[in-house]
Amino acid sequence: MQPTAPRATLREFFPYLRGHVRVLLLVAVVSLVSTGLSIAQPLMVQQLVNAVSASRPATVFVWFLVAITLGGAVFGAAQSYLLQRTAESVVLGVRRSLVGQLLALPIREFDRRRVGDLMSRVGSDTTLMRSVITSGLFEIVSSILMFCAAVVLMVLIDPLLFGITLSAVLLGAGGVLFLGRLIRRRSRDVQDAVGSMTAAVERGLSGIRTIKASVAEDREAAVIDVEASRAYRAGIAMARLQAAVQPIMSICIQGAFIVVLAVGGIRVAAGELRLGDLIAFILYLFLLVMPIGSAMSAFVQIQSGLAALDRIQEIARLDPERADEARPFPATGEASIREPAPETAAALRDASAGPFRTIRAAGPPAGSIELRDVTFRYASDAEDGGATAARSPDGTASPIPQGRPDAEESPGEGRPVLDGVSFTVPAGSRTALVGPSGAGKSTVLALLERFYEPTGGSITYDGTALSEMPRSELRSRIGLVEQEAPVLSGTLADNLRLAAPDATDVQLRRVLSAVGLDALGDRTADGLHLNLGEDGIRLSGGQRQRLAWARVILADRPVLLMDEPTSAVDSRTEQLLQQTLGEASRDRTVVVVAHRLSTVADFDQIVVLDQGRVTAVGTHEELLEESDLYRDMASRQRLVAA
Ligand SMILES: Nc1ncnc2c1ncn2[C@@H]1O[C@H](COP(=O)(O)OP(=O)(O)OP(=O)(O)O)[C@@H](O)[C@H]1O
Repeated sequence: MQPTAPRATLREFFPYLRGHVRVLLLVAVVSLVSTGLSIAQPLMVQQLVNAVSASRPATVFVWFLVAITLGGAVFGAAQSYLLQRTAESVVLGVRRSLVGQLLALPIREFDRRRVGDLMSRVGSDTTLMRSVITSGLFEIVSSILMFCAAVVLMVLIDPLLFGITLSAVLLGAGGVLFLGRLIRRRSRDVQDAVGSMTAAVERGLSGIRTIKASVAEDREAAVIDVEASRAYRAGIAMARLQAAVQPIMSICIQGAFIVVLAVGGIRVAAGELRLGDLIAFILYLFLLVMPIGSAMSAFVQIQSGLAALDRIQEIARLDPERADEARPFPATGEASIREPAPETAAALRDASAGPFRTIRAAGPPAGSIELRDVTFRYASDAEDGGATAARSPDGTASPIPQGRPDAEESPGEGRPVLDGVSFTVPAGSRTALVGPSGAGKSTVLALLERFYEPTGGSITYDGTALSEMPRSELRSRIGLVEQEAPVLSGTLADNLRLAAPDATDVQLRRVLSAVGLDALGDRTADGLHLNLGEDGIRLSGGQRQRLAWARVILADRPVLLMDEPTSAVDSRTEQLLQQTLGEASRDRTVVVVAHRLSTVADFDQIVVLDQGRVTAVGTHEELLEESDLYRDMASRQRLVAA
């Protein structure tokens, strides 16, 4: 998919083995012993045959042979187990750091990449790396050892027969090395294709209701089929190459066998070679062939593993959000008032407090926000370097859309989503953002959370530029209720404790009651452990929204950002939530994106956004006087006479 991506080399693989050096050394010793025992076997046979031919006692050689065979088996098993265990630990390490990196990536990376493809990097690519260790690296090392020992002993037994063998091996190895480069390229194609297919399946399954409701199952299956066929074709191309590796080597080796047998037989008949020596030579030829076979398959495994490493490192090389964290956020007076010490926080969250923790320490409330001439534009695919452009087999763009589907409202190249936006949210105030769909309201909230950085202008929090605050610091001061009110798969308690991991069951039940969800916690014997299903599928739209409220209430942050937080609830619940919000805003800064103006008519100020610009700021009454757009919206909602 990205032919220009730097190609990983074996050397880049070694850092992953750090931390496993001891066990790998042990594996090396065990494989040395096991290789040594395999090499000693033909020698014993040679001694046995020559002793029997010369009518000498041979029993001791028989016992040695039995001991060598059993010892070889035991050491072989130990080597295999230790290797598998090490490989599993390496994969665990890679998966951990990959998952850590994925979660640390900036939101813009998720806008441009497909979740399914990222998932396949954590799953199947790391599994391919595993085989580099189990059947790759060590197979090659022990094969080389075995090969060298066999070569030395074959030269010692008969240099002429060895010369014949060597010519055949060199011929085969040349052919295989040539194929290796192609295998590496094809393997990358296979993994990219599997990534695209996983992304297509993920899209289909995550939107299964929409797809069924649109009677689009067949079309969606066809989309997945395009990707599956691409994976099939890439797999077949790879299989073709892999299939060619084995015959090339076998033709050369079989040729060597026949010639060695013929020439060796003639030399034994002529009395130039003993029978035991010819048998030992042939056994060594077997020992030579076996490692060549394993080295060839290890070579293929390593090529696939390196292609997987390419894909893993592509993600590892991205700049995580934390990488560009600035100096620690200065603890201003207000901020420290609003952010109590953990023990105070725990005390404040006890059962006697209201649903929102009441942090009303002396001093003014914190959380004033100021946007000054803020401009913002989402990165286009072209700026992303085409990372989103999935390719179908013929190289054309995949039918899977990569970004937001609402092309109709898309700002288009060059036009900013926010254009010179300036307004101030005083600490402890309630501010509403209103305006037509696509005006940029949610984008303002995304900038306040630092999901994206403004392309121009500045935003400050309590006088400190957001760009100078570590994101985690900033986010730990903000509670966000998102427009879609996402629910994570898992239990009710899991979802509630996301931002307040130490909250007790009593506190969970209290916030559920504050948002009118107490029935949910009591609905089944599972109570708070009620499983909400994949992406919270077992909740209604309104319940999802109330759960999002419950989450921010528990998190208890000085600033609340809410994106259409009551759009999915009935009027009774809306009243309850408004009451909760009223209580919350007594000592919090609240910014709410709203379509229904009635829900924000009593707010301290309302900012009217239109096509990325602030067209008016004022109270409901002021705006009815001053803003045509606001008056128009109000009259459409029957808040004033048309
Ligand atoms: N992640 C994104 N990538 C590219 N464009 C985006 C992205 N998110 C939003 N946009 C575009 O930015 C513009 C503003 O979107 P935003 O969601 O901020 O509007 P809004 O005022 O909140 O709309 P609504 O009221 O419908 O929620 C829209 O044209 C939208 O298509």
